[in-house]
Amino acid sequence: MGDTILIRNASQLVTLKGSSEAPLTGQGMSNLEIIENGTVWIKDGVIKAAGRDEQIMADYEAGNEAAEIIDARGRLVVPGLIDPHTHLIHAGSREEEFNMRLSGATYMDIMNAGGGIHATASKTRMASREELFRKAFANLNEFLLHGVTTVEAKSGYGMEWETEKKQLLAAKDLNEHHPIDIISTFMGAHAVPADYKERPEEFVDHIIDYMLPKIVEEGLAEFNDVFCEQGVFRPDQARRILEAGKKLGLKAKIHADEIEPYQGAELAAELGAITADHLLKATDAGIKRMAEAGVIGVLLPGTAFFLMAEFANGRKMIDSGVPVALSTDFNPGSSPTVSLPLIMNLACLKMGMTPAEVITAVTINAAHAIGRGKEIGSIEIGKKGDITIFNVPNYMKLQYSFGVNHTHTVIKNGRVVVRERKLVF
Ligand SMILES: N=CN[C@@H](CCC(=O)O)C(=O)O
Ligand SMILES: [Zn+2]
Repeated sequence: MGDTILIRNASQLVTLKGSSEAPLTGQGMSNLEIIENGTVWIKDGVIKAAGRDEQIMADYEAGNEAAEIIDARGRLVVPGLIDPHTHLIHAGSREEEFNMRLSGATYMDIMNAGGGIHATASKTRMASREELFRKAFANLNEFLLHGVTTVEAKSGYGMEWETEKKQLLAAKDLNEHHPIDIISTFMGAHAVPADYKERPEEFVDHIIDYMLPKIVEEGLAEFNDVFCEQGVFRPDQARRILEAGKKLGLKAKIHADEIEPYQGAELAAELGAITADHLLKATDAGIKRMAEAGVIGVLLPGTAFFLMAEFANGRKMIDSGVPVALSTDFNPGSSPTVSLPLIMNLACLKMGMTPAEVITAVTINAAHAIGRGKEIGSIEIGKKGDITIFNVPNYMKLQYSFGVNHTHTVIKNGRVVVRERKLVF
């Protein structure tokens, strides 16, 4: 054991070389760069070399240094998976709402009756920072066991300052104490809280005048997100909040066209948002505008599956030139899963994406969706030593053999954190 790791003789090593500058689009999403009998050399937490085993070993042996060898024969080696959209930090769960939905209630009916996001917010307001930390820590362990090494996490279960701050502080604690890197997003505009129900415009003002400046002053988040949806925040309100955030240096994300078409994709393009997420009901015009503006579409097929809704048209988006990323949307209401590999299967079977495009969507495009394209998402010299090894011989089998967790070994910042399916940090 030491500072040097060699992952040797992978049956397929997928590097995604050459994709750090900008997210991949169209045909580019299928350019994985696959090396057979591939080896990765990691030193001091960073990738030092990747290529065919004989070539890497010739360089390594010349240096005569000790290394931990990980045998990847018969296995698939990819960049550590990245989940660019989660509601990781929350209290409680909502299985009774699942039951109600199975009997015909809709997600929005439940939310409008004071349940849904409001129910999770009540519980999250009552939980301590430590309780939120402990629950999220356990969920992060599950993410890691599914091959995920970086997670974006949103606030949004407070919709008042103290709880929003508590969630974002818990995210900081997790970033320090858990091997997974956490990237934080402020989402005060997740729902209009009950005490502002009759005066939603005042809540928008409160976010703009009070919460956003404090988020920036206290360095609590990098991104700013709004749930733009009929009955939640209108496009003009979302625009005000996202523009105000941008002036303060917060990059814009938007929950767009999830339940109803609502000009969310168009708004994302107009604002130059880094991502527009969900997009189940995005219009053709909205998709076209996203492609022109280079907005990344973060697709969340777990949500369509769980809400029994029509899936986003991933195929059309890729064919139209939208860079696509994939995510779990992990949250207690619309997608209570940490399995990014399941999301990958759904993307193939329900959104018309190919296995190669899906690999791109959970690695380099997901990295760009959180502004980390230069640090993670591909196996290239100088990038973080974040690697996932799956117990399948090729990337197509990963997506074909569904409902099974094929994650075998995970390396984070050059340290083995999952070995033979067990946490070892
Ligand atoms: N749609 C808004 N937010 C989440 C769901 C949050 C919840 O139901 O708790 C989503 O992305 O699906
Ligand atoms: Zn979400």
